[in-house]
Amino acid sequence: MTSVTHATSHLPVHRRVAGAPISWGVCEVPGWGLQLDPERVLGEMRDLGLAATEFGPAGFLGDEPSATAARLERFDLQAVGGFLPVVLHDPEHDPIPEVDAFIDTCLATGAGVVVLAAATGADGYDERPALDDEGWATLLGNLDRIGEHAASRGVIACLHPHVGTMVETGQETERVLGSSAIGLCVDTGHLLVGGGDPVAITAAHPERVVHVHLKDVDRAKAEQVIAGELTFGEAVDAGMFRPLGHGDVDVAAMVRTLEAHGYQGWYVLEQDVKLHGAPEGEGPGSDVRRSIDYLLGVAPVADSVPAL
Ligand SMILES: O=C1C[C@@H](O)[C@H](O)[C@@H](O)C1=O
Repeated sequence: MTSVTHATSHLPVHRRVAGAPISWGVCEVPGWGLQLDPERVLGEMRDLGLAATEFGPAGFLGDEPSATAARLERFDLQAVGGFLPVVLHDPEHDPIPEVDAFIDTCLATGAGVVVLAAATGADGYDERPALDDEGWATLLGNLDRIGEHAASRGVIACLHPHVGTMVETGQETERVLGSSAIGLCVDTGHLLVGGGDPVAITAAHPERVVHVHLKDVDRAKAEQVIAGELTFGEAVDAGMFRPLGHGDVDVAAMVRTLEAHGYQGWYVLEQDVKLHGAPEGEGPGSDVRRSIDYLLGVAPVADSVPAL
């Protein structure tokens, strides 16, 4: 794996906690739900004490990299980078131009992470086609090409296994790790809903984890998705993703494992939600507050992390 240093190197966990617009229902999927105004989302992130944020869907923070940078600066939020669904399995499609445009925004804002998802080419995450051997070979080759290209421009690219994309399950994640040098974004929620074990995958490959999305999960609802009884979108609507500490992911073990292995990247609080109308009261920020409180309560204090 190509090496690029994290901007967060040597900072304690509480300075590496970031937000993401999806926790406010802001999503790249057309028709997902009410999309809140960026001024509200960023203002609430700042008021919650978050250090940084991911960008959210294309255009959410502005169309020009310089406008995005200025907006984040106004809210005193560092830029983490963000989620980039891109088709990686099609031999006729070159993903580098999309990645390059994204890296331009990273460089303009001081962000360091390109979080790739292996898009199917269709909208949404409710179904996906099976990938044949040629598709896998193209996807793996593209991951290595993008990883090296991103490093040459000074940022880290990683793959986010995600429900409804070409890399969803624990087995598919292992295939990527075994056959490409790309870094991994462990998303505790998506790996679990994909049938994988996020803590076990992290413990088996700690050196590959360069970015982390933390969400908790109601396992019973995840099992309904795995059994085909609920689509991903229906399960999100039904509250499958929970604030940290209120579901079935062992978030404390996850953070302990990462810190013990010297993880220096961001912990992005990401609870996928949908809004079906203007939020009442505190709105989605209240769940983000619960996640922050839980995370800071379980994060090991810098000097007391046991060596594994
Ligand atoms: O990392 C992510 C980015 C989101 O916008 C995406 O929709 C969500 O599912 C996710 O986990």
